[in-house]
Amino acid sequence: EVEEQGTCSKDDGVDCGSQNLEVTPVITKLDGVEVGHVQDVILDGKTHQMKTLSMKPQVLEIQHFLTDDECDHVMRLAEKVGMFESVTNTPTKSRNVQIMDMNKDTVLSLREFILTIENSFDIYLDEGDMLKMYADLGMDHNADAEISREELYGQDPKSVAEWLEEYVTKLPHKKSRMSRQAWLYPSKVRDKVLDEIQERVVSLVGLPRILIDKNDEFQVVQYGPKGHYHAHWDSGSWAEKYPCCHHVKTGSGERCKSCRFMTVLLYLNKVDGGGATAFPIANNETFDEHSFRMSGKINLHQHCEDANLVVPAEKGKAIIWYNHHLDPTTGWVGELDSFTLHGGCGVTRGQKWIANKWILVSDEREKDMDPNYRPNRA
Ligand SMILES: O=C(O)CCC(=O)C(=O)O
Ligand SMILES: [Fe+2]
Repeated sequence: EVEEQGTCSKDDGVDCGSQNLEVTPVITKLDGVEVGHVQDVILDGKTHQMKTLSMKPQVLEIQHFLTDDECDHVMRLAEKVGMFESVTNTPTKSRNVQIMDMNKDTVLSLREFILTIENSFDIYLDEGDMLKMYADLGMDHNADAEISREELYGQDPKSVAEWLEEYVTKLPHKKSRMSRQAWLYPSKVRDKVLDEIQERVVSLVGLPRILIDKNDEFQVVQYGPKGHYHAHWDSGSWAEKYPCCHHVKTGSGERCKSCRFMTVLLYLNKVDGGGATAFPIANNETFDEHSFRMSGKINLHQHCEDANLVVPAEKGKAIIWYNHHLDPTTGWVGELDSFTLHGGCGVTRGQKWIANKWILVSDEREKDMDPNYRPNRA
């Protein structure tokens, strides 16, 4: 008789009968059971309660994960290393403008033009902004708030790009993200409090510490008034293009991408107004990216309250979610979970501080889960 071995779990549909279980590690998720479910988790000998906020995607919340002193300490550390303006992957100076005439009627409605600008320039305008652009550039000859083919091609394309650049310079909160940030590396900072927080994260997520140590950094983010981060995914398609790795080395011909299996979001202060975290499409039956973008709900200055799940920022609270599905046939990370689309709502009063902790996985699962791995501590 053969005894079953390994850390296989049926919870996520992993096939426990498959071969090579002893040598092929699998990755697991915490089980939120159902919305409203509360379970005890013991961290540093202290019992915390973990509450299930949502199941699609699974979002779990732990109040008082950090003490007020720890929050204050992390904010001070970040200020000490220096906060810099956050940037996104998409440049605001686009060369490739894709005209989004969704219904192919050769006329750009306000929404279609807004979408064209969002996709090509990473700038998020409302209808008032658009009408101002039409007026400033004299674009809309017959003043019907629509831009016909003739009106569009009568326009020097450079003039639109220049207008946009000037506009976001004056109004930076029109970009997809407005915040400042700093990276804190426990291995470099050598800070007792940061190390303790790191340990608590390791205990919370129940994954091998080596996986957390491979990307030990925290991203501390500060939003000022009107700061925000419109809806986005923290990770990308699993299958697309390059393999997943822990550190994307820029400039080294080697091509790989960051795959953020898990997000741990820590709220560091009390926000006086706004600043919740929104999951616009949580629990939706289906998701269609085009119609979502057309709806404008990506814009969390305008549509925070329309989101299906809104998590208020509360000092010391942690929320966690998994950006990827599990692949039941491989027992490893699977495709991106579209329903994790989320963002930071506009801050209307005061400041908002958070720390992001991402747990990355690579395609080399044996190395990811190797208990003998030791990180380099400089
Ligand atoms: O600020 C928030 O609540 C969300 C931040 C976020 O999604 C991110 O930094 O990736
Ligand atoms: Fe995010």
